[in-house]
Amino acid sequence: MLSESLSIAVLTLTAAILGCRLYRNRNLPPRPPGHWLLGHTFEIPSRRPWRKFDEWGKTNGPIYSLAIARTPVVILTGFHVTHDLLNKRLATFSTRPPRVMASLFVCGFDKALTFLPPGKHFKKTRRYLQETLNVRAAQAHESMQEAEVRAYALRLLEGSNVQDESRMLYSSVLLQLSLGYKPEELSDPIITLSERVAKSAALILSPGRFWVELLPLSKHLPSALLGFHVNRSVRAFNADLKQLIAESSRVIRSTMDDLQAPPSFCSKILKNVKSEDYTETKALVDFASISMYAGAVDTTIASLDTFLVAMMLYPDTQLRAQTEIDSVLGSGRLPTHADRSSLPYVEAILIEILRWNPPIPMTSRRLTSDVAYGDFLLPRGCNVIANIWQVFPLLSMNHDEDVFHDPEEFLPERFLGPKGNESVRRVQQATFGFGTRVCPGQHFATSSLWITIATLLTIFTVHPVPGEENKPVLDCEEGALIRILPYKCDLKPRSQMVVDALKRSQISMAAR
Ligand code: HEM
Repeated sequence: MLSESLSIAVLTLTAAILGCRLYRNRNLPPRPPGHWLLGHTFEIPSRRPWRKFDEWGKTNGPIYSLAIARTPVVILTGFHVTHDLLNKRLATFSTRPPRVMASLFVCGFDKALTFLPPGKHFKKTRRYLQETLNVRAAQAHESMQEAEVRAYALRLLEGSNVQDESRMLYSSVLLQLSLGYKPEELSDPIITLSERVAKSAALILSPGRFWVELLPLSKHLPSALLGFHVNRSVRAFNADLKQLIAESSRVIRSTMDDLQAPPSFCSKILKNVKSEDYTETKALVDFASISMYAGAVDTTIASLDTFLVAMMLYPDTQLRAQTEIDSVLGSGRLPTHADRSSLPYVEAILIEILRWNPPIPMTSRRLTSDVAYGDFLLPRGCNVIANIWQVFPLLSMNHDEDVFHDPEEFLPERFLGPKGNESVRRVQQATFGFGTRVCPGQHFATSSLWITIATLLTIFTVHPVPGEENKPVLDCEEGALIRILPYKCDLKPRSQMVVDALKRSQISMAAR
């Protein structure tokens, strides 16, 4: 504890001295009042920091700065300024802030795409993902998604816990995509390890979780000075990561040996690689599939949870969607991806979920050169945080009142008017991130979510569970990702005809 405090004191002083250099003669965006030495370092809450960023944005404008250990951090809360900078100035806005915790991993967590700086490995990993996840390639996975969603609906019909089953659904979909592996239960070792590693990545990305992130120089300290909490976390993360890579390698080897196994993201790349490139490519592929799991599962689950809570809070919206579905499918048929363009209201619900509660509420960059923007000069080396989530309407990105009236309300209708298509594009542009780092899984995510939502609305009506204590509320855990806190819902089958259709579809799938 003493060594940790000493390290913090010495490094804060060094950062303060170095930080002063960054401030001198710079025309930074406006700054809310903060401590004379520590600036806003200890004012950013670890729980829902985006709300605090939003509060500061209300008084300081769509671009403002904070001082974290005297180093400037620029916060972007408006859509236009974020678009101008992150989507248009790619050379300067593509690097993420370095993560000390990621670089302390012996088996190289910093090779995971989320932490990789632009360069050869970054380009190669993004290309691999693009080849599997682009709009056309994502269509190849639609029948797997449909089969998994129907199996999920059947488990819900049997009364299984919704939140556990949603995790099982999207873990299974993702592991089939990346490794060609179909887990049988939630306690599967690859799911357990992937969950732990994804949680570690989210912790590392959460501002204020580890003191070493505030002081980048700390990565040069001997481990004895890093303190018990940091050392214990690094040891635990390392052990999980090594074990996950070993387990995944075993699965990849066995699917590559099995000529009947369908090709997966990993096996397709590794089958075609030259032997001299195998070791480097294998490492990239391992970390790409870990990045996919970390990027995909919690985000998609958060959106599905948001949908279920929204349906309880807005029963008229649910009824309107079911009326649309019944008019297109008739009774006794389950939806497939081919029905997507015939169900505009269901599509509008999907987009509204992504706007109302974006699963990744903020993203960050490190500036690689000075940037002039209007009257401001953003200095090289400073961090930039784009606040995707906003609660106050005036300056907002996803809750922008210019485009989105009543931003706090769940109103899919906003996407059906004359400005509908433009609004859809705006939501996708903000919710899935920006520029070279835009989410590579967005088409896969929206097609997984669409088929889940359409199938659930066809088979069930989502009701709140009676009792004041079960009142539906959308609340989330602290961290860089949204994780919806446990809630209760009652899924009532809509008719015996759709239940029979679901059971029949399972029998015919089992017979294939
Ligand atoms: C509703 C679901 C999803 C949402 C809202 C979402 C959103 C995002 C956002 C905001 C980013 C950061 C972009 C930036 O920094 O500008 C991101 C990155 C990423 N996402 Fe997604 N995502 C979702 C699903 C997925 C899926 C299904 C996959 C993979 C199959 C995926 C893989 C990734 C990866 C690998 C990155 C890191 C990209 C990089 O750093 O270059 N995501 N996502």
